[in-house]
Amino acid sequence: MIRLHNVSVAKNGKDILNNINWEVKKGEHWAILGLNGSGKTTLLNLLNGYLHPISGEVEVFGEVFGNTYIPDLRKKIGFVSSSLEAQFQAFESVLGMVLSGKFASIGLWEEVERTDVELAQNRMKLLRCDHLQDAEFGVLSQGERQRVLIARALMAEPKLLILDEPCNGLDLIAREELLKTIDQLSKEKECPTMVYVTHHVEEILPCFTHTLLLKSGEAFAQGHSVSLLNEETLSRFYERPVSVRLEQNRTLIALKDPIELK
Ligand SMILES: Nc1ncnc2c1ncn2[C@@H]1O[C@H](COP(=O)(O)OP(=O)(O)OP(=O)(O)O)[C@@H](O)[C@H]1O
Repeated sequence: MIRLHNVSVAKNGKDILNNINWEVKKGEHWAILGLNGSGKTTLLNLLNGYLHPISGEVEVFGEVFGNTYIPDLRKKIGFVSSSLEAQFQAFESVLGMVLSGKFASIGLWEEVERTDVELAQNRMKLLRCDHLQDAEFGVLSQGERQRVLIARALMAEPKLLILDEPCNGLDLIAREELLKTIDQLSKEKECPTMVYVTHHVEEILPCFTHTLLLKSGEAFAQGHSVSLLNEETLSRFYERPVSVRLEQNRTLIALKDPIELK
């Protein structure tokens, strides 16, 4: 699904990603865990073809960037990020928003068929937001918006679904409800390969079979989440001792010592 080979990115004289090697195979779902400024957004922009590496090779769905027509490839990538929310019209209906995902348009300008509406309703049901179909997008809570945006991304039947910090701004219950919905989505037969980007270890659900730890623009560690998210690796990752415990098959961490302000 994705292959990055020795990929480096620099902007305005700053090295942002250094020599990244990363491969996502069909049937895997990945979490990308990184601190602020570690290069997560830059990595996503590479996958969407909005950025180009200064060296190395980016391959998505077997197509090597540089030899492929990126707009066609982008149609097969569902991208959900709160950074995109500002583009949408607050007064647009949820149903219209979800339907427009089929055409990757902002606003619904195309003729829709009954089968499109049925697919949209099916997607909204999957994301547990079908009761909101007549509401205006602008009045929704943050948790509801994320559900609608994921349902919208699924309208184009993408092969890859990128979820960029979907739990940002959610309270504990809204976060757990969204995570549970994502977990259920992962069990659907037609679920695309998911890449879930986060700052928080506890959001890495068991369905995210693999994790990439991104640190200062480098792939610090990667592999099966179960073996990777241990005390030793995470203490090195955060450069301070952390304690790790498992709860409901999810990794919870805490700093062992009080933080020292620099
Ligand atoms: N165009 C640019 N010119 C110079 N530096 C940049 C540019 N874009 C990003 N950076 C720097 O590269 C680093 C990585 O940025 P990026 O936005 O990819 O990190 P991130 O992991 O997504 O951060 P956050 O979690 O805070 O959103 C940051 O230090 C950022 O300041």
